[in-house]
Amino acid sequence: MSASTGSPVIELRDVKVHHRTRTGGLFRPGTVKAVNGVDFTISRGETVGIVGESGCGKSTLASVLVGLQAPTSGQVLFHGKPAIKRNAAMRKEFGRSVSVVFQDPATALNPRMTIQDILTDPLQVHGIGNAASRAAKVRELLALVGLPASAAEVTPSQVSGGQRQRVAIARALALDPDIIVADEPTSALDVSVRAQVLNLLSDLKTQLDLGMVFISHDIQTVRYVSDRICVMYFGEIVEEGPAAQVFDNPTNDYTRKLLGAAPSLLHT
Ligand SMILES: Nc1ncnc2c1ncn2[C@@H]1O[C@H](COP(=O)(O)OP(=O)(O)OP(=O)(O)O)[C@@H](O)[C@H]1O
Repeated sequence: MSASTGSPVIELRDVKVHHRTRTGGLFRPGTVKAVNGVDFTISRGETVGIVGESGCGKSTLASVLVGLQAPTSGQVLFHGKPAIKRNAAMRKEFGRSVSVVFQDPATALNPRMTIQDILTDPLQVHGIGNAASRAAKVRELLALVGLPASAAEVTPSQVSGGQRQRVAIARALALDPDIIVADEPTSALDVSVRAQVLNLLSDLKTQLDLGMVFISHDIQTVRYVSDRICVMYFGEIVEEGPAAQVFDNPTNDYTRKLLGAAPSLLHT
């Protein structure tokens, strides 16, 4: 696996996402610190794993990284410039550069659209190419994720769960992104196809020199694909380092607990 090569595509500085709630105590509102002071970078050519238990803030961090959620405080930099003030052109470039693969392809893909239309949609939205070049791009994307060209003609419900996630990955690649944020991309899949989808993501990262943020509650899965690992606990990154170092010589008690509790690879 390669180490980080270039300058960060996205950088988070002291990012906080706090939510006001009604459950802080008797008649008093409280605050949920979903993300609480996180520094983070992701560059092309590296896979950074984010691991932690349910509720530690992984998905909130993912939504900040892909621009779906603005932080309560802190900075999000895109190629070194504040993303928070981005204009329409920068917003479009951010949307092209950073894409996301969600946990459950059954809900992430429109069941009424053909796979051809699902993969063409981002190209149309971004005004890329004509009908012929888009059709060629769809064939290229399907080949990249190991699906036959004939898959273009069917809907997501007509293929298996693993194949659906391949379609979601193909859609995420449609605009030739720099970064893919994959939020629990194998958790909803049958155990028998998880390793295949993980290997696909790993191969694509190398082949396309992508940056990948890989989010999971399962430290074994994260280790399998990551160059660098960030361990999250109650909204904070409590340990960060090269995957082998975090795995073999964890310095944080919580990391040790996660490793101690980790069941066999890919079976959670
Ligand atoms: N809109 C919101 N309002 C209030 N609390 C929220 C909101 N969104 C998230 N939270 C809380 O923030 C914390 C972090 O949630 P988040 O979904 O980011 O965690 P997670 O690690 O991704 O968990 P999971 O793996 O279960 O999805 C949780 O305690 C969650 O209940």
